[in-house]
Amino acid sequence: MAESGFEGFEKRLELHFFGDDPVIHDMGLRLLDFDSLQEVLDAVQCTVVSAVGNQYFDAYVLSESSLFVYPTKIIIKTCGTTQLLKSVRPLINYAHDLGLTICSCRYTRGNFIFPKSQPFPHTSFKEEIIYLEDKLPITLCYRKATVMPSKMTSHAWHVFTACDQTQVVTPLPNMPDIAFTMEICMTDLDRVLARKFFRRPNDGKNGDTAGKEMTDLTGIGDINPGAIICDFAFDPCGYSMNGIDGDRYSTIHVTPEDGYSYASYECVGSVYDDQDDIVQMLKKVVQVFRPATMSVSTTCASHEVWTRVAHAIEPLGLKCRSCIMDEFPSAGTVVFQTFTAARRK
Ligand SMILES: C[S@+](CC[C@H](N)C(=O)[O-])C[C@H]1O[C@@H](n2cnc3c(N)ncnc32)[C@H](O)[C@@H]1O
Repeated sequence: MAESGFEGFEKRLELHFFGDDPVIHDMGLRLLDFDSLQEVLDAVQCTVVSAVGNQYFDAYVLSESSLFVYPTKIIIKTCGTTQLLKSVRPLINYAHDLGLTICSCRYTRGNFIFPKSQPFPHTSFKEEIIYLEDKLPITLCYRKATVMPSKMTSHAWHVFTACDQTQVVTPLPNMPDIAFTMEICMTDLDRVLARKFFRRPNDGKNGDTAGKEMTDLTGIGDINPGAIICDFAFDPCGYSMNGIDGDRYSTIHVTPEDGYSYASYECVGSVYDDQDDIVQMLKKVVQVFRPATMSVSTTCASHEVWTRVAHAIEPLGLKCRSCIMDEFPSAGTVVFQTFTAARRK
């Protein structure tokens, strides 16, 4: 393990808003101009490198991961030494100017590989929560912070949620649609596969064209062939992509350097999706990276999706080592599962 390198593990923030004006509600946060978004990203210390949008949302590839802007929801995921939580107050203020009020917040992350390199307020989970709680309005009074452990000290899932009275989830059997979020973190990637995320010196390409080539050559393009992909390859190595498919996003980020290699995959779906599609998607993700260790966090108001995860992954040589679940107001159930290559006992 290198003493210090690029921190692949992302910090992820999801904020939900509500507003009474139906016009604002249609476009909502998407009305934020680019300068305002960049001002938020300046506070976090990252920039936009590529963008794409459709009728439902806008997706930005950042110098450190991704940003998704829906009318009443924003998701920011950043890695490295970014200060993600510094975006909270400016986002709440900009949303307020558009007539939108925050109603829930979810912050998640794995274990940093290089925790000592993290700046304030990311120096510890305790520090993060103190900072975050101070930035949220008191209306978000249902709050919970937990570190979900695993059998590996290197993998734990940090979760904080906060919501107001209207968002407290009570899982109902007849809910019309139950969305889930799946966050996958992979370390110790197969070295041969990781090499595909290095660019050839003087390849004559820009980040977009080199990114497209990596999407095709690695099999990432086959994970969801129906998605529009916005991809970017860093120089000399590293890769990020956002996929947009109707109102759903997926995103992949790769740090391929030996010693601290890392890749993440995240997607959203519905518990009513074809269960076999979820299984096939998980299999393809594993085959692109063949990691030695992997964690899968599933957040959902119902308990169903996580049961497919081990079924999909174990036949590919990754054995489930731990599975833990916890309930969070507004988010529902978070299930955190870890896997390691079966050869590593
Ligand atoms: C931003 S990308 C993907 C981010 C993702 N969260 C991850 O690390 O898995 C990070 C990879 O790109 C490389 N990289 C090269 N130039 C970079 C830059 N200007 N900003 C951020 N990362 C860069 C890093 O060394 C690392 O391998």
